[in-house]
Amino acid sequence: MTKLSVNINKIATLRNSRGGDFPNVVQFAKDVQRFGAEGVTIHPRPDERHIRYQDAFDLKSEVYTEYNIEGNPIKKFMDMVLEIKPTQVTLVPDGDDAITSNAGWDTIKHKDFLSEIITECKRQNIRTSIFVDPVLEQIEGAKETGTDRIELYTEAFAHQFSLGNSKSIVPYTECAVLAERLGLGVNAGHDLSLDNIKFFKDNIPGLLEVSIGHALISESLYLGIENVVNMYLNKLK
Ligand SMILES: CC(=O)[C@@H](O)[C@H](O)COP(=O)(O)O
Ligand SMILES: NCC(=O)COP(=O)(O)O
Repeated sequence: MTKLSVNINKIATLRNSRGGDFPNVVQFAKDVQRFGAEGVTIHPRPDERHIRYQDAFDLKSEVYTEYNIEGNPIKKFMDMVLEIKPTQVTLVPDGDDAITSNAGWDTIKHKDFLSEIITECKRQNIRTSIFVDPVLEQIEGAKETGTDRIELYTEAFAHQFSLGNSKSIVPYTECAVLAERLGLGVNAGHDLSLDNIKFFKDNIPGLLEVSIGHALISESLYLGIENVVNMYLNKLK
């Protein structure tokens, strides 16, 4: 059984675009859980361009499924995570100016740094996951850090799959098999969508959780727009 964690960053993007509080990210998190989502993911960035640190605190009491906070473990981020104590923290090596996450950790080069952060999180009973590219050596390196899980960075798969190259799944399957053998849980995310999620899940043994935001919110717009336009037309009759 693979859990669906809905990433609500884009709801905050929409809210921030008008400076008010609509749509309300806490209400949205409550709603997706009511609709069956098994987790809520946020990825606050240092510039707070979408999810703000305050949102992370506001969500704490309302996320009764799995609360997954992703981000680069800079001091401000770690202080927040250790205070909130979410179900899971996913460590992502983002540059401050990255438009979105664009690479996994080098778990070999950053082994000591990651091990320290992970030890601290585990002391507070926070499950840890490390964002990684689908490279066998990086999975072995992740194991050395003491992390509970890895999150496979799926952008390359999603892009190639959209071009018809289903063989792009191979390194992901191999990494998942290795992770399971090493006793690491496997999560995945980035650009997963209604088009590619079934194929991905069917080819990844032991896939525990996917976090999906950009496509899920975009698909919701497309799948909901007809209904909403008609509701307006009815009110304007
Ligand atoms: C780690 C990952 O792939 C996602 O968290 C993604 O980076 C979402 O972040 P943005 O919503 O800022 O693109
Ligand atoms: N960890 C991946 C995530 O939370 C959502 O990524 P995306 O679906 O917005 O690309």
